[in-house]
Amino acid sequence: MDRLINYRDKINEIDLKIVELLEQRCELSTLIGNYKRERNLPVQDIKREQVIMQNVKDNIKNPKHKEALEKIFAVIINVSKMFQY
Ligand SMILES: C=C(O[C@@H]1C=C(C(=O)O)C=C[C@H]1O)C(=O)O
Repeated sequence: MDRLINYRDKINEIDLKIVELLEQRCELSTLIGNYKRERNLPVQDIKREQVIMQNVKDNIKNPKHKEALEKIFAVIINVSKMFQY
């Protein structure tokens, strides 16, 4: 039980960091959306998305996490684009 509480405490700490970082990412996506709107640029940039996904893959240390992290980042990018419409 001690171990479970300890693991969950660690997850709580990580979740707080994730929320903080995701909020920063959402804010930046909003700023990028404003920039694009001012210049009539499209929201979606497939090439940039491919670079991001490649960066993610290149930084995964444990191959068994690859599929999950790719799915998570696909969702992050898709939701991020909602801030630009
Ligand atoms: C944030 C941008 O806009 C869109 C969202 C992206 C993202 O959330 O990573 C990446 C590319 C674009 O499709 C961008 O162009 O950099």
